[in-house]
Amino acid sequence: MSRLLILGPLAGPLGLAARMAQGRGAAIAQADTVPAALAHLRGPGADLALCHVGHDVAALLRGLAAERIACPVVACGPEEASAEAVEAVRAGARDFLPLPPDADLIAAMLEAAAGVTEREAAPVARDPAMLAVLARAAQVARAEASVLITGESGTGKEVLARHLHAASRRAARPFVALNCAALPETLLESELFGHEKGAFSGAVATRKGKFEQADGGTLLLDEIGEMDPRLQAKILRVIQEREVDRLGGGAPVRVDVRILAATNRDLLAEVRAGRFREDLYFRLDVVRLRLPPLRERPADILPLAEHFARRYADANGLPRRALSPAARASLAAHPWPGNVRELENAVHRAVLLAEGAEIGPEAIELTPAPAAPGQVALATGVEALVGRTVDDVERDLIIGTLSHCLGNRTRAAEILGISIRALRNKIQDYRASGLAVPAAHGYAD
Ligand SMILES: Nc1ncnc2c1ncn2[C@@H]1O[C@H](COP(=O)(O)OP(=O)(O)OP(=O)(O)O)[C@@H](O)[C@H]1O
Repeated sequence: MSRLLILGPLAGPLGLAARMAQGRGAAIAQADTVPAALAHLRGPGADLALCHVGHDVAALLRGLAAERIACPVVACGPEEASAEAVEAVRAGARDFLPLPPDADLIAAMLEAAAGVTEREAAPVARDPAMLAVLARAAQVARAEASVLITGESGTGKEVLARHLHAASRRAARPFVALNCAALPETLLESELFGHEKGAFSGAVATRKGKFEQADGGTLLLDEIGEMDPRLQAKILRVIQEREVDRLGGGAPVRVDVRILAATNRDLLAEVRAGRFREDLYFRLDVVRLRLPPLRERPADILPLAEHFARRYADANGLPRRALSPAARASLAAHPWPGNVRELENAVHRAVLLAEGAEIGPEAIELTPAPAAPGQVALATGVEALVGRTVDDVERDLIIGTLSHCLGNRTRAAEILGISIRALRNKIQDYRASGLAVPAAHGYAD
């Protein structure tokens, strides 16, 4: 369930937005002032804040940045308030939602913020390889043990984590997810452990971290392999002692949290290479669930495609249509690599493009299977690169990929095939040499 904080009056169009979000499974909290909103984000926390432009959106964003609270903010207001909308986005709001609200936009906003499109939807599975994973998940869901979920990017690790929580004894308590690769180290530390008033210059009040927010529930540490060794040590302490030390001292706070960790790396290899603490590895790897890439579970292709066809018909306000036999045949025959998102995008496009009563093969655009490395270089015209240094080409590629991903480092690193840490170091070098690098969500590194 995603947690939405609304800053503004619930009477009128904002109330309607709240009800729509609730209808999509979001838990709603409301605040009337910027200080009240900040107090909520310090305490229970939220996955997304929706702030009416009648309030000082910039002040809210400044407060969040100063207090190192990484909560995305979407501004909202009447359609005519375009000047306020531009101002809010300039100040760092992620987006502007015109009021009265549109159900599809609310759905898209929640999906972008928390990756949730449906109420605790169970993973789609028909292939024996995936059914075996779900059977094992069912066995361990009600236990308290940590679970390490491994699998290539986009194989459904977060979907499985939400499913484990929903099937656990903690289901009525919060599920909190944090992507350890998406934030710079200091921000990640504040996010995880919270801080006491005065811990740093912007820390005007005590703030609860994700461990405290997830108390009684489940905390998913996504992309744990990217975590800095110093923070790994702090996580280990929380697991061992069952208490959190907020930044800036004070007494430790007891927490009762089940930890799920996800990674697309070979964590044991990271341990051997000295980049991941062995003791933490063994604490997390009590139970391991490995998600097979899509190429290893062909029988899931069509059930997943049908699931996405329904999902994107609903999300776009279109009638649900069946995939025609020829469309099904072309999807089933395609050599999908591993990432379920590729199939999801192809079906999403098909839902938008199809014109008939069924979704036909003409609406399905499949990208050809990746070429062998030599072929790729030839196709991009390697001659055009001759005469330039490797550093130059690398820099252009990295910056170009970052702007393509709107500054999203996780996605950019994924596309570039390098670790987030390596990407961050490159970005720091480029910035130090005076280059403008696309920023992520308005936070500086
Ligand atoms: N079994 C499944 N059933 C339904 N949807 C799925 C399933 N597996 C993946 N998806 C969808 O595919 C997308 C990727 O899934 P998810 O975010 O869980 O993957 P991930 O392994 O956590 O990705 P990343 O490595 O990028 O963090 C999501 O939109 C999700 O809804």
